[in-house]
Amino acid sequence: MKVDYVKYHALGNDYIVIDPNKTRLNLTMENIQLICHRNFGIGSDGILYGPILDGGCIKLRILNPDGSEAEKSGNGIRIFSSYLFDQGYINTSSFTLDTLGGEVLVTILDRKGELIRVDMGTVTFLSESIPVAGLSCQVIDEVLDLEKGSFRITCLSIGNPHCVLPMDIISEELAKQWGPVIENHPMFPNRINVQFLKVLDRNNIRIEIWERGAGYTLASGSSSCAAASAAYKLGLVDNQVKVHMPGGVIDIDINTDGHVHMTGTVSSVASGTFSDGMWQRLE
Ligand SMILES: N[C@H](CCC[C@H](N)C(=O)O)C(=O)O
Repeated sequence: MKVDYVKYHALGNDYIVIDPNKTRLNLTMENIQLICHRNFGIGSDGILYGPILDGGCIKLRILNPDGSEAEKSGNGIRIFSSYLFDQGYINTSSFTLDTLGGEVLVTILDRKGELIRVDMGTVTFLSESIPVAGLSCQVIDEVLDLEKGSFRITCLSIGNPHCVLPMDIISEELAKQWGPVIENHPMFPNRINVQFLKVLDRNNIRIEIWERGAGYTLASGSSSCAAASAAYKLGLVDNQVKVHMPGGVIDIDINTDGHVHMTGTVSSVASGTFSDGMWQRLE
């Protein structure tokens, strides 16, 4: 049977893998939105398009459900690595992937390709690198004044941009109320991913996530890296942190060289083909 796509999830953050070596699809904004739509399409938190084999490099493109392209996705990288393993594209347990947000080093830790560790690179708090508009500064424990509320924020990039808000009480409702306001705030020229952070102890944090271009999600790998890195920068946690999310737990460890390592699971869901009618709607 011809396979047009393969669906996976990582702690409930689900992605559809479309392989250009097997499926010819115009990656237009409309097609991405249709495929990701939970009623009119397959439904997912995004599309992973690859492997784009360029010389010795394996490139991956990461598309959000709104059609925007992300520089990096932690869960997406783990899922894509599991796909490469499942499809026999790789014959080693460690390999590098090229994303818009830089190169990452992947290590498959188990025989089924379902437990994966990624060196996600280093983070920067520098405003112009995130980006955050205004005078050049390290965006650490700053005040964000909104029309109906004021928050303390720490912003960073790990390839994609993140705004972390340490709070005593966090909830799905809080993320859904303030996430979109902060995501689209004019101080973030490229928009931003938002994490509401509750520190449980020096080795455990909990986050609620509002993703740029995707909305509320049950888990996020880059958000886990960002929230743990912000908490570590603020002196609230040690360098090994379990990040608890509605979909599950990701292990983060921040090396002395500043590299952030993320370890988490991946689950395959299904593979499938688009109907003739769907192909007609996909321009
Ligand atoms: N929406 C994110 C990309 C996906 C991040 C998340 N799913 C992860 O696992 O890191 C962005 O626009 O930067």
